[in-house]
Amino acid sequence: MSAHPVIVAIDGPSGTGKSSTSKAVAARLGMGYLDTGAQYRAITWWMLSNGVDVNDPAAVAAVSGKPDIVSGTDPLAPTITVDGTDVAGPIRTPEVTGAVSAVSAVPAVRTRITELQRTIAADAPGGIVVEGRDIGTTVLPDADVKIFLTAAPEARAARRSGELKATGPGAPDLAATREALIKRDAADSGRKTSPLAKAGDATEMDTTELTLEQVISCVISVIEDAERKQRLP
Ligand SMILES: Nc1ncnc2c1ncn2[C@@H]1O[C@H](COP(=O)(O)OP(=O)(O)O)[C@@H](O)[C@H]1O
Ligand SMILES: Nc1ccn([C@H]2C[C@H](O)[C@@H](COP(=O)(O)OP(=O)(O)O)O2)c(=O)n1
Repeated sequence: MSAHPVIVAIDGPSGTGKSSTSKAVAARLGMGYLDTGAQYRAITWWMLSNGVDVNDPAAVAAVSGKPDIVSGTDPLAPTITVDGTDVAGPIRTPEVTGAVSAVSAVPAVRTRITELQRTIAADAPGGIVVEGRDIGTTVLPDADVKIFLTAAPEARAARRSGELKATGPGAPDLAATREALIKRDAADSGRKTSPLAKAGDATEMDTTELTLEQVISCVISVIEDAERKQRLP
C-alpha cells in the first residue's frame, strides 16, 4: 500500500499515445483516468455552439465560467458532459479540433479548467492517471509519477490518420492530418500560458518504435518503482 493515492501525470504532443496508454494503465492498476484534452474540447464545443468568436480571447474569457463541464473518470467508460449533455462524439469533430488550441490558450479558460482538474485528482480515492499537455508542469506539479511521451511526426500522423479513416469516407488524407497535427502542436507549445512542455523531473519515452503494449508496460514499471520508493522508510 502506498502512503497516499498515486497521482500519475502523462503529457506529450498529439498522437504520442497518451489517451490509449493512460486508459489502459489506469484500468490495470484500478485507478481513475482523466482526459484533460476532452475538457478543453468540451469548452471549445460550447463556445462554437453558442456563437462565441473563438478567435477573440476577450469574448472567450468573458463567458469561460458559463458551461458546466463534468468528466467521468472510469477508465473503462470515460464520459464528458456539458450542462448535462453527452458531448463525447461532438468534441471530436474537425471544427472543434481546429478551434481548441485558440480557446485553450485563453488564460481564463485555463484557470477554470485547471481548477476542475485539481479537484478531480484530489478526490480520486484509488489514485488517478491524468493526461494532457501541462499536467506535470502546472496542473499537478507534485504528481508522484510524471511521464512525457514523444514520437516522430510521421508516426503520430499515421496513427491519427488511421483513427480518422475508421470514421468513414471524407476523412482527411495523411498529408493533411500531418500538417494539422504539426500546426496544433506548434500552437500548444508556443502559447504564453502553461504551454505543452516536459517537466524537468518527467521520464521521457519515445514511442515511435514501441507497440502500445510496450508503452503500457513501461509506464506501469515506472509507477511500481515509484510506489516501492514511497514505501521505503
Ligand atoms: N505505441 C503505439 N504504436 C502504435 N499505435 C499507437 C501507439 N500508441 C497509440 N497508438 C494509436 O495511435 C492513435 C492515437 O493514440 P492516442 O492514445 O489517442 O494519442 P494521444 O492521446 O497522445 O493523442 C490511437 O489509434 C492509438 O491506438
Ligand atoms: N492539458 C491540456 C490538454 C489539452 N490541451 C489542449 C491542446 C490540445 O490541442 C487540445 C486537445 O487535446 P487532446 O488531448 O484531445 O488532443 P489529441 O487530439 O488527442 O492530440 O486541448 C491543453 O491545452 N492542455
